[in-house]
Amino acid sequence: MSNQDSPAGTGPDINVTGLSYKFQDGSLGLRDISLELPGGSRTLLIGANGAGKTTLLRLLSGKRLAPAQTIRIAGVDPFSAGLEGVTYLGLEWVLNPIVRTDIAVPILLDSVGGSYYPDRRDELVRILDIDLRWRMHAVSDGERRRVQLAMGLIRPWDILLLDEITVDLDLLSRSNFLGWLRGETERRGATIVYATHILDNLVGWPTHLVHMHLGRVKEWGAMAKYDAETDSYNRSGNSRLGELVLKWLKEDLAERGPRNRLGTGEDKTYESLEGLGGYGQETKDDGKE
Ligand SMILES: Nc1ncnc2c1ncn2[C@@H]1O[C@H](COP(=O)(O)OP(=O)(O)OP(=O)(O)O)[C@@H](O)[C@H]1O
Repeated sequence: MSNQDSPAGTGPDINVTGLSYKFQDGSLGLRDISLELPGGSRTLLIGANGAGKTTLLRLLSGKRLAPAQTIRIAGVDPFSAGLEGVTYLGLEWVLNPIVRTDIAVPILLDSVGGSYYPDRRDELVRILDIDLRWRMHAVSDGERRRVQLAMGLIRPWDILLLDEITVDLDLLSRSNFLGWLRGETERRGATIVYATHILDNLVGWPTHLVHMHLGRVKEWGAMAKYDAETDSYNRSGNSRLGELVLKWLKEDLAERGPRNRLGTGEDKTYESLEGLGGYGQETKDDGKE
């Protein structure tokens, strides 16, 4: 699957139908999730810590086995097809120890295809303000993160699944980076799902919102659905998007109660899976790292 020259709106769509997932220890990861995210969309995945965002992204990326027929990316099951154009950037990738060794930036960028995609490499170096003379054992966390982002994004992708990894970026770098991502969706019709807690610079960026809570999608839709609601917020210095998300998280907390009540029988996370039909279950060997 390659979508490099597609105009916006014709990129791969993401379809999730009745997706449930159980971890190896028997606890419920995801429950009955359905979504339709069109090609060329930029989706923000919103939810409190532990809501299930990473679990969903890993299943979408094909790194975990989902039940048959529950996930379709451009009409194809990502786990069995091992899709070429899907890039997932999450914690495992960030923790790769190579980027802490005494190694030069150009070598790292070449090791991930930089010389095959020199235009993209040079563009990312410029957008992320990377100094090619840096040695990776002697850079700051944010500088290292910028090199890692460039490494992860050089190879053209049709779908980008981004699990919050921009935390170390300064405001300007993050703003430039988000602008570049928007360009990728507009120029090439690429599709992005971005799980984040940081809403700086994101006003006007998402085309869709997905709100997760306790392994479920509580609500989702195109931004137009939330326009009226976000228009009514503008107090307290938060963006209107920030106000909406804050409201969601407060409601979620009120609904769930404090975490130290978990396991008392009131906890919705451990609801019975009976009646769910088929659900994916984590096994020792269903993960692809
Ligand atoms: N391998 C696992 N086995 C059992 N439970 C797990 C496993 N991985 C995650 N969980 C639990 O599943 C829930 C969802 O985790 P997940 O990492 O998807 O949340 P998240 O929304 O990405 O959170 P955060 O915002 O903190 O990154 C959490 O309660 C977590 O403790």
